[in-house]
Amino acid sequence: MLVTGLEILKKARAEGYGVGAFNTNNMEFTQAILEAAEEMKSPVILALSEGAMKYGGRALTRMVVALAQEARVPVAVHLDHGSSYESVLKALREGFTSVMIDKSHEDFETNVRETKRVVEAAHAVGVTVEAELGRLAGIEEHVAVDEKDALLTNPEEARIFMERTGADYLAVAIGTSHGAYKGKGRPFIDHPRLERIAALVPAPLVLHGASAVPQALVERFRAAGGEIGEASGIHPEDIKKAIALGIAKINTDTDLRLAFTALVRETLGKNPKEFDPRKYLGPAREAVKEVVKSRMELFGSVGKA
Ligand SMILES: O=C(COP(=O)(O)O)NO
Ligand code: NA
Ligand SMILES: [Zn+2]
Repeated sequence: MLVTGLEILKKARAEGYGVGAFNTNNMEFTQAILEAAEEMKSPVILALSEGAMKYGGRALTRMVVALAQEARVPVAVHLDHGSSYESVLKALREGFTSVMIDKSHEDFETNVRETKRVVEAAHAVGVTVEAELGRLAGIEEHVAVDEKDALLTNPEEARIFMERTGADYLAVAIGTSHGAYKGKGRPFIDHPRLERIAALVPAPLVLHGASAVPQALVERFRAAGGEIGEASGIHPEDIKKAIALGIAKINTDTDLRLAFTALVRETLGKNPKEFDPRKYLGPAREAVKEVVKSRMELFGSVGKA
């Protein structure tokens, strides 16, 4: 059933488990994520970025909202990294039940003002809001932030920010970054900082840039002809520790993209004569589903629907 992000995340933080927010751009990813959620009896968040909205348009948003309504587990449909008030309004109009307004690259007062404005509009139509304070060290959807300028979330500022904006959940910067290159070796996660934030912010906390980028998947991608450098992601133990400290929503996009693309390359490589899209998109869909199921097991959301 279609529910708000807060309905899913409030329970998750209260009961100490995490819920995956998985990005989708098409039918296959959407099916894979929802099938995994139903099989695992897990709540789930379907996340669409502005790029996904542009790429898929109404075909994507109508499909996602309709399938979420029919799903046998709680599903929120979420705008990932909304960059403007207008973008949020479009998502609200499409029936989304959760929206992120990401003004983390702006100064504090601008972030507060813009977030507050979105909260008023979203709450007026029963939709809950994710905001972000602090900057991920990496390439955000619309801001390239150089590692050294990365500003991790200040706990006291976070408390004030949430009180002034009324946002429902908060994306924090504690060392993660988007994409496949999250830092050398095992990326640094500032768990003590997260603990201080969680003590001051009772709202569910969100971890962006949470993909594991597992070496086995990177190898499979390379073996199928993919090219990728020294890739590394967030260690499973660091995810579990973050959940125990208050992270309730965990954003996963890169792992799904790697799995899907590795399988498409692999299937096409093995069958040069094949030109039925179902024959190479189907196995790729299954690979995404397996990644989603394993993430749900790691997050502890299995059986929580
Ligand atoms: O934060 C993410 C995804 O992060 P990854 O690149 O680590 O999957 N989306 O908003
Ligand atoms: Na988000
Ligand atoms: Zn993100």
